[in-house]
Amino acid sequence: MDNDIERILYSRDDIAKAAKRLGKQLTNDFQDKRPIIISVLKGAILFTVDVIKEMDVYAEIDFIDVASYHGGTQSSGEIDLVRDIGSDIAGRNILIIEDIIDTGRTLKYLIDLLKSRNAAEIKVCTLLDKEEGRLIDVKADYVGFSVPNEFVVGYGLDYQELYRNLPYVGVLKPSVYTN
Ligand SMILES: O=P(O)(O)OC[C@H]1O[C@H](OP(=O)(O)OP(=O)(O)O)[C@H](O)[C@@H]1O
Ligand code: HPA
Ligand SMILES: [Mg+2]
Repeated sequence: MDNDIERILYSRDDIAKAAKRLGKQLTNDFQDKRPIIISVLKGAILFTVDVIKEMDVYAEIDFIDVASYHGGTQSSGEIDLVRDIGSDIAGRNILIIEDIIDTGRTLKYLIDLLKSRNAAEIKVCTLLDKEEGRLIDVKADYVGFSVPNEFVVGYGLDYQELYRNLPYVGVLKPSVYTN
């Protein structure tokens, strides 16, 4: 897989350090809030596992699976709800964990959904923030890295469902997806 990567942006070590840093902040901010942590599948799986281990708070964990890229490099513009959470979130403090915020469409969809179910507070933690990709004005409260406007893979992020298991985040060689 390494041969398909143009350059590494964030190494295994960089990501571990970011997870530690964010975990400290989250521990501080979510003390006594007993949050429901909602991990956004599939991309956020690796980051979720690493960041929640750095959070010393009583927290419940749930998963939602939404999809809009369907393996490609462009958002389809439509968010499919593949699997919903099982928790009752009314009146609860929510922490969404994402791998990347790009156009902002997925996050807007999630925030609207959780608000419609009367969540008390919704905060967002993302490993990567691709601000230049934004089409909808949404913001994360906790950000690992600001990422350049290129298609990235690894550490949960896929192209055609592959590369999620790379231990780092890198830019995919355009030749991989342009021929
Ligand atoms: O800000 P946006 O432009 O909406 O992009 C961000 C979303 O897109 C990706 O999900 P994807 O639809 O690829 O599903 P996946 O996590 O299963 O790969 C990623 O994991 C985020 O959830
Ligand atoms: O740059 C990206 N890579 C992989 N998946 C994504 N989903 C949104 N942006 C990206
Ligand atoms: Mg994807």
